Amino acid sequence: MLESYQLDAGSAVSTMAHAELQCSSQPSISVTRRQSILFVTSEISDYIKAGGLGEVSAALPRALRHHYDVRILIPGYRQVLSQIGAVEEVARLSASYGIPACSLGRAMTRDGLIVYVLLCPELYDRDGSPYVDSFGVDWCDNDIRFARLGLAAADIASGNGDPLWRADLLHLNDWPSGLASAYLAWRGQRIPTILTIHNLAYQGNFERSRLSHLGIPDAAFHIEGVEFYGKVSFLKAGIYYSSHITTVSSTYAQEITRPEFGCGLDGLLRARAEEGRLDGIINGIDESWDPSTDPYLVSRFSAENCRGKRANAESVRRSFGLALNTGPLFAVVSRLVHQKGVDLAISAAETIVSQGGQIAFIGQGEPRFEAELQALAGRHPGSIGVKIGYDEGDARRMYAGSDFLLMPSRFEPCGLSQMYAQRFGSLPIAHRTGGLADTIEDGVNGFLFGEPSLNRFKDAIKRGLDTFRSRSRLIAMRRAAMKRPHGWDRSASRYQEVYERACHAAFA
Ligand SMILES: Nc1ncnc2c1ncn2[C@@H]1O[C@H](COP(=O)(O)OP(=O)(O)O[C@H]2O[C@H](CO)[C@@H](O)[C@H](O)[C@H]2O)[C@@H](O)[C@H]1O
Repeated sequence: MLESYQLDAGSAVSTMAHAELQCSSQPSISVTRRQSILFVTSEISDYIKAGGLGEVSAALPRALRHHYDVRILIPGYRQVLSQIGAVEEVARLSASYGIPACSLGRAMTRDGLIVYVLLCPELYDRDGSPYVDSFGVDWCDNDIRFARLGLAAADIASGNGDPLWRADLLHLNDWPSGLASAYLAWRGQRIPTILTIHNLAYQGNFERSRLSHLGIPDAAFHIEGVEFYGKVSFLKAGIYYSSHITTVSSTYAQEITRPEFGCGLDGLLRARAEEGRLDGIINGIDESWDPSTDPYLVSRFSAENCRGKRANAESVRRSFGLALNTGPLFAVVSRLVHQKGVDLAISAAETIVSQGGQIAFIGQGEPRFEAELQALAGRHPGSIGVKIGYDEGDARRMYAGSDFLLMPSRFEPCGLSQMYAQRFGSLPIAHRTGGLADTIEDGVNGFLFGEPSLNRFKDAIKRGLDTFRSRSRLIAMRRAAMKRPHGWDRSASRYQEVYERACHAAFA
């Protein structure tokens, strides 16, 4: 039976009343407090980021913190510990099966968000990204590294972490935290858990022989459990055992229930959708994405006065070795992987150049794409510029200076780049899929094409080039893109609704 904290409407915190979740399994008490959410993530852009998850992990808890006591849990990677400042050890978490013991540290971001850090040097004190070594190869102990994360989340939620705090609800993100809800279920603990899928294609699948090391009961190695085509799947565990699933756009929430986009999990996701336990909530972008204040820009501008775009375009041309002209400038800011349709952008490049356009590419990822891009730039000096690597300042100036952003992703759960581009007055040319379909209005604030083929992509590019030649139309579309609401407020309210529903379901 659900027993909730009683709300004291006259208390000093009554402004938070609307955020009170009916989800505590503890007895009624008369003290009003904000409900506590543990946001479990494998990256946060304050300290370490491999992609869009890092940005959402930094922004969403901040959008929710006015309503909840939100805290983050993250592995203590080398890059985190070198930047986070003072860490107070608050608990010792014991070893379990093949998962080593570790300490739980408590630290704070500069703006006061509490971050729990897993102090386990044998798992996290290394160079490289959260998931791969410096050669791009998966860490061979990723199963244990992220089982450690999931188990710690379950411990904190059940009151065995920080003695002064426990979580009323866990918000998990992607496969690295997927086991947390499973560990709770196997212990018989009914704590509401939300799993947000940022990308269904990354699933964390490991050999069956790892079961005992991960503390997974044999009985759970079943289609109704963690088993996925003969392997242990962390993502499937998260989907199967969590109270509620969200993903990062409405269109992607529908797409992943179909075999073409479901990555083998569409059956389970279809069942969750039919039970009313799968929702799509579009990401927002944070307030730093403002062309009138962004310190990375060479010149700042606004929807009302876009003249400053030109200086940013010049800066991009110089920095990418492009000829200084006034033709259309296209940008690609992307992880260089098949998902993002990099091959389509490479194939369309000559068409753009033949029409007087230029392209600046920045990205890193699969070596074959890196090599193809460098070869492409070599064939078109002055027209195509490529930087292999990751650079926040370059990316921001590219959004600010370009006229168009190419985003021919084959699938795109949400996509952040198209929203950054719109905010900075660059019109996205994108495949009508996932969050791209939900954030771009064709012919109004960007261009969409219906299938990820070169011909359809080239048609959309042609429409962009036609618009570029009609100054008034270009300016109107640019303005519409810049004014499109991109903030986190609406999405944060949707997460609040989902938290409420998950709590009711968990204790029904
Ligand atoms: N070389 C480079 N230099 C500088 N910046 C670079 C860069 N390469 C990429 N970026 C930046 O990295 C971010 C990528 O974010 P995305 O959301 O587009 O993709 P990602 O596929 O990683 O995220 C997954 O999770 C997010 C979050 O939910 C979903 O939006 C998305 O669809 C899903 O695939 C953007 O902010 C972009 O500007």
